[in-house]
Formats: sequence, C-alpha cells, structure tokens
Amino acid sequence: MRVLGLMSGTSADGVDAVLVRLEGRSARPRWRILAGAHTPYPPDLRERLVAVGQGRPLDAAAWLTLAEELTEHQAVAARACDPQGRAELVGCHGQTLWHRPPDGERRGASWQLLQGPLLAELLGRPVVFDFRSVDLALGGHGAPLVPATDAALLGRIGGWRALLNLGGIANLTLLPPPTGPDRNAPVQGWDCGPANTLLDLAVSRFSDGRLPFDADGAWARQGRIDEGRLQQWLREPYLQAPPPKSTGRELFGAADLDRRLAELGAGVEPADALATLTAFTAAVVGQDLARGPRPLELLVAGGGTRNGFLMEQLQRRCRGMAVRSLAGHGIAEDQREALAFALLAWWRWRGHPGSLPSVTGARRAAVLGVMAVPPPSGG
Ligand SMILES: Nc1ncnc2c1ncn2[C@@H]1O[C@H](COP(=O)(O)OP(=O)(O)OP(=O)(O)O)[C@@H](O)[C@H]1O
Ligand SMILES: CC(=O)N[C@H]1[C@@H]2OC[C@@H](O2)[C@@H](O)[C@@H]1O[C@H](C)C(=O)O
Repeated sequence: MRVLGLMSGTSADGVDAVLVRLEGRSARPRWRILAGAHTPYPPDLRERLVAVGQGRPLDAAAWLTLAEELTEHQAVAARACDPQGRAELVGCHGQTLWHRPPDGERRGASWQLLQGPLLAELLGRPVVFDFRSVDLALGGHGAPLVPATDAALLGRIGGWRALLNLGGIANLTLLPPPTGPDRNAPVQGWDCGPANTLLDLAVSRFSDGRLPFDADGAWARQGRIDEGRLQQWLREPYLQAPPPKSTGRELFGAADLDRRLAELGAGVEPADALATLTAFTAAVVGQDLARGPRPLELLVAGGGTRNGFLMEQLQRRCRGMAVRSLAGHGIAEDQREALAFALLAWWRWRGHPGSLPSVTGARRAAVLGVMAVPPPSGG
C-alpha cells in the first residue's frame, strides 16, 4: 500500500512528508520510501502557531481560522510530496499546541491541531489523525510514538541500538539485541529534554528575530561552555525522573529559557549562552544513555543533525558508542517522523496496535488514530 505520512513537530518549522510503500507483516513490514518533501510554514502561520503554543489568547473564530489554515497547509505539503496523488492512505500528525503528561492520578492530555475530515476531503483520501488520544485515555503519555515504529522499521544489531531525535525536543529509542540475555527486553523510549526549542528561542532573541536557528552551531562554537551551570541543570527533576516521561515547550519553552539565561548571568555573551545550551542538549542525552544498557551505536535524526557543534558535543558526551546519522539507513534526517506516521496510519488501517505501553506507560496497547474517509465524489 502507498501511504503518505505528514509530520510537523514542536519546532513548527514546517511539514515533513514521506510517500512510502508498505507491505507484508504489520509487525515487521517491508518498506520503500518513494518520495519525500519538506514544506516550510508561511512565516505568519508559524508565528501564530508558536505564539498560541506559548499562551497567546485567541477567540473562537481565530482558533477556527488557524485550524483551517493549518489543515490547508498540510494539504499543500501532501501535494508537494505526492503531486500525482499516488497515496492510497494518509497519516497526519497535526500540530502540537499543548502537551500535558499524566500527573499522579490525573490522566494526560495532548492537543494536535488539525481538521482531519477537511484534509480527507481536500486530498480525496482516507486520513488517519489524532494518534495520541487513545493512549492518553489509557493512562499513557501518548508520546513518544516513534519507538514502536523504529522497532518495526529497523533491524536489530549485535547489541543495544539507540535512536535519537534532535527536533524541538530530544527523544530516545532503545532497541534490544536479537540474542543474549536482553533479547526479550522491551523496547524503551522517552523524551530526554530540550533539543532545539531553547536554542531556537535564544537565537531568535539574540538576533532580534532575524535568525530562526544557529546554522551549523557556528554561533555557539564561538562561545565558552559554563560547565558548572550545565552540571547543575542536569540535576533538575524532569531530567532525573525515570521513564515513562514526555515533555514539550510547556517545560522547555520561553519561560524556561528566561530562567536559564538569568542563571548564566545578566551580561552573558550570546555565544557563551548558546554554547552552554547546545552542550546542555547533548549532556542530557549522554546522562540518559549512561543510566541504562549501553548501546553499541546511536543513530541520530532530526534537524539538529545539521548542527555540527551539537553533533560534536554529542559524540563527546556519549562515550563508548558510535554516533551516526540515520541517513545511512535510507531515512533522511527529516523523514523519520513522517515515515513513522505513515506506518502508524497503515497500522490503523489494518487494525494493528501501534502503541508500546513499555514506553508510554498506558494500561495496554491499542490501535492508534481516528480515520476520516472522504465522502464519495459527487456526494
Ligand atoms: N542547518 C541547521 N543548523 C542548525 N540547526 C538546524 C539546521 N536546520 C535545522 N536545524 C534545527 O532543527 C530544527 C527542526 O528540526 P525538526 O524538524 O527535526 O524538529 P521538529 O520535528 O519540529 O521537532 P520535534 O521532533 O521535537 O517534534 C530547527 O528548529 C533548528 O533548530
Ligand atoms: C506531544 C508531542 O507532539 N510530542 C512530540 C515532541 O517531539 C519529539 C518528542 O516530543 C516526541 O515525544 C513527540 O513526537 C514524536 C514524533 C513521537 O511521538 O515519537
């Protein structure tokens, strides 16, 4: 089956799309990427999406307009990747506006903005969306969801294999080895902490809004890391908590950046602040990987793979493992999450459970997603 996956993540830089052929066993499908495309958000739409995610109030009419514009942009991204309309099914994540992890007895909740039936009508295809809700209803975190798709799409190696997403938020997957005492261990996965959310906010602030990110980490590279402060940040409660755990801009957003910059000192040089924040992202991952089974390799995806300074810090702080790009396995750095949502949609189509309670903490596995089917043409 030809499935189109659409993913727009917490950095809200745009929509990643992948057209993939999926066939065979649901648990371990044969797959081949047919096309990929990234469609940036128009600056005005991006500004509004980030602002409402940080608490800007909107009236109901404006919310409806935002949801409609976002949905129409998902259709633009779909057509950019699949202009001939070869997809038979579409999986669309939507845009996360707020994520509230479970807290004690209070279940979690998560909002991915999208008008699924409208997208189904615009594309003339069945669309699967709202992937997180049923896991949250079952007491889980509803995130991260990619550990399940990583396990299905990528083979195992002679030891533990780790995969890292360096998007707005950093999240890890740990795949157990195929043999040995850990061969029956469950797949692990969790949100580590900030990847680029704090960096992007800091760069935008230091450049008076002229720059969206620190290209290749060149600005941070000029600075000096405040290692003492970084080590103090590593002891924060979220970073010390065991999985299951999930997060977002709610914890690692503008207010968090304000606090960290204040702790670095009022006169901190932008380069020094960026160097410390970049090293902090890598150190969080290194601290997490040092706690569990030591992986043989760390495969990295997400926009952060284009930050050379961040990748150097990662190699330095994740000792004893080979740090490689996922691109070497036929998945470009901006395709992994879109591919995941194509597979999750395919699983929904087949009635195959897509969640991993060992990752999200849900009471049980479940089939994820709501499916909107376009009315018959001429209907
Ligand atoms: N050339 C570059 N140099 C440095 N950083 C870059 C570069 N290109 C992209 N990035 C970073 O990658 C980020 C986008 O990465 P990505 O698209 O993987 O995030 P996302 O999918 O929106 O987030 P998440 O995975 O947390 O949902 C940008 O916000 C920016 O910080
Ligand atoms: C609520 C939400 O959108 N969470 C995202 C975010 O971005 C990365 C990390 O936090 C991950 O947990 C998740 O997305 C990926 C695709 C996931 O669910 O695996």
